[in-house]
Amino acid sequence: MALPYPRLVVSAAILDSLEHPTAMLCAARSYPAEHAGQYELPGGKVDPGETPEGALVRELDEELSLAIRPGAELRPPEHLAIGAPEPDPTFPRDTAPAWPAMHGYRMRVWLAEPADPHRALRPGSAHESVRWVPLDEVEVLDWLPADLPILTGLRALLSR
Ligand SMILES: Nc1nc2c([nH]c(=O)n2[C@H]2C[C@H](O)[C@@H](COP(=O)(O)OP(=O)(O)OP(=O)(O)O)O2)c(=O)[nH]1
Repeated sequence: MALPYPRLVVSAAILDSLEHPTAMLCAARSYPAEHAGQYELPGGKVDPGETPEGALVRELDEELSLAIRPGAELRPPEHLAIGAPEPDPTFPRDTAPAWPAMHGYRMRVWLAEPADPHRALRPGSAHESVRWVPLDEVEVLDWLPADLPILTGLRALLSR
């Protein structure tokens, strides 16, 4: 059954260190064809019954075999924000405003760092490349268009 509001996607801006960030984990999608090779924040759709934070942990494990320590949520500015839906027990804790994402989705974004900084990256089939990129080079990459305001927000947050 169609939801009365856009489905929630969750993703992470994964930094080498939350305390002293110098690089971000940048992942290029392998599908769909029209977006293959474009960078995104790793994550995915929240399934019924999952909390947003639980879905983020699952998606990062599925896509990158990566365990994270989550940091602060990167909230959208008011003029871009899509408000949280009415409480719905099928999607618990979906209670904060979100960024607009492609295909009519809305997306919540958390800062994060790898739980084990020494663990090798193990990208799965969702990404054609995953690599650490110095922070001042991140915005030079070819990102999904919907992510550009998020990167602006991230830069502002990290330069504070
Ligand atoms: N993961 C992710 N999705 C994004 C970003 N920006 C953006 O517009 N999206 C859109 C693309 C997709 O339409 C949707 C999320 O799709 P997805 O393909 O990552 O979700 P998923 O892992 O659950 O994938 P699937 O199993 O349904 O294929 O959100 C982003 O930075 N990260």
